Amino acid sequence: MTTRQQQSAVLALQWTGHSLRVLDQRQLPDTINYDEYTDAQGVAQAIASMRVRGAPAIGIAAAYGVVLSVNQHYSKSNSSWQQQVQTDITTLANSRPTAVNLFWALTQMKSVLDGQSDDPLPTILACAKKIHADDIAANYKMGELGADVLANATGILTHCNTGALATGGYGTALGVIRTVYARNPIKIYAGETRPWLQGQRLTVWELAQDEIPVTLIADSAAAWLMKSGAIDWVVVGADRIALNGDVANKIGTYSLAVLAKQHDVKVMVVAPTSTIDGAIENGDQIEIEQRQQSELLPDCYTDNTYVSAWNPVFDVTPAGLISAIVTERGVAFNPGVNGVVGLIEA
Ligand SMILES: CSC[C@H]1O[C@H](OP(=O)(O)O)[C@H](O)[C@@H]1O
Repeated sequence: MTTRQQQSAVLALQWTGHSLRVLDQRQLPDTINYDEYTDAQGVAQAIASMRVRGAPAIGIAAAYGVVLSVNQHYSKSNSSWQQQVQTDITTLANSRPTAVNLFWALTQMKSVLDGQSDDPLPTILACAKKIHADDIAANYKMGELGADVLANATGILTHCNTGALATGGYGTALGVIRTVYARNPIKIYAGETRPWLQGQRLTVWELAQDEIPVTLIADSAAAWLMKSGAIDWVVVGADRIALNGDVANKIGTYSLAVLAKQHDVKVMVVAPTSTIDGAIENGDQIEIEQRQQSELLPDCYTDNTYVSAWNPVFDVTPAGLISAIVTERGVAFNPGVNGVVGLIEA
C-alpha cells in the first residue's frame, strides 16, 4: 500500500512555477510523457485532445491556463491585457462542453481578475493553487464519507477513471475505493469503458500502482457480473450534476444504473460540489459532448461513405436510479426524492 505522498507521484498536472506540466493520458499505460505548457491556448488544446481529462482535472488545468494567460499578457504598458486574457478564457471554455468544473473554475478565476488593477499575477496564481489544493482535500474527505456508506459493501464495480489522473490527486470515486480498500480489502472490478478505455488504461494502472487488486471486465460483461452476485455497489464519478440529482457521467453509466436496478445493486456517485450545476434543474439541460467518429471507427472506414459512428462520450443517469451522491460537504441519499440542493446551500 502506497502512502498519500507516494500516490501523489502519479499526477495528471504539475505547476512548475512558470508553466504547467501535463501528463499525456492518451499514451498511458505504455508511456509516461509530460508536456509543458506556457500559454492558455496550449492548455485548451491539452483539454480538447484529452491529454488531460476528468472533470476536476479539467477545471484545475483551465485555472492554471488563466494564470499562464495573465503571465503572457499583463504588463503596466499593455492596456489591452484584460481583453486578451478574456479571449484566452473563452478559448479555454470552448475546449469541452460537459464537465461543469471547467466553467466553475474559470468563473472563480474571473471573479479574482475583475477586482485587479495592479499586477494580478500573485493573486490569480494563489486562486489557481487554492482550486488545486481544495480539490485534493475534497477527495480525501469524500473518500472517508463514501467509505462510511460502503462499510458493508462486498464488491464494487467502477467505470471510467476517477482517480488521481482525473483530479488534483487521489480521486473521487477511485478515492472512495482507495479508502474502502484500506479499511476492508474487498473485490474491485473496473469496466474497460469503451471507446476511450479510461478504465482499462487508466484505472487499472492507478490501482496497480497502489498495489490494490483490480479485475478488469468488458463493458458488456457488467450485467452478467451483477447477476453473479459479485458486486453490491457501482461507484462512479460525475461531470455535471443537476439540482434534481440527475448525473452526467461517462457514456455507459446510465446503462450500469439501469442494470443495477434490475439486480438490486446500489449506485454511488462521487463528485465535489464544484460538479453541481446550480443553474440547471434537471439532466435534460446538460450538453453531451460528441467526439470525433475516428475515436470509435477503425481507420479502414475513414473514407467509407456507408459507415459512420455515433460517439456521445457522456450520458445522463436519472436521480431515481442513484442511491447516494457523495460530496465533500456531505451525502445526498436517494437524490431522486430530494435532489442535491441541500449540498450546495450548506
Ligand atoms: C473525477 S470525475 C472524472 C469523470 O470524467 C470522465 O470523463 P473524461 O475521461 O471524458 O474526461 C468521466 O466522465 C469520469 O467520471
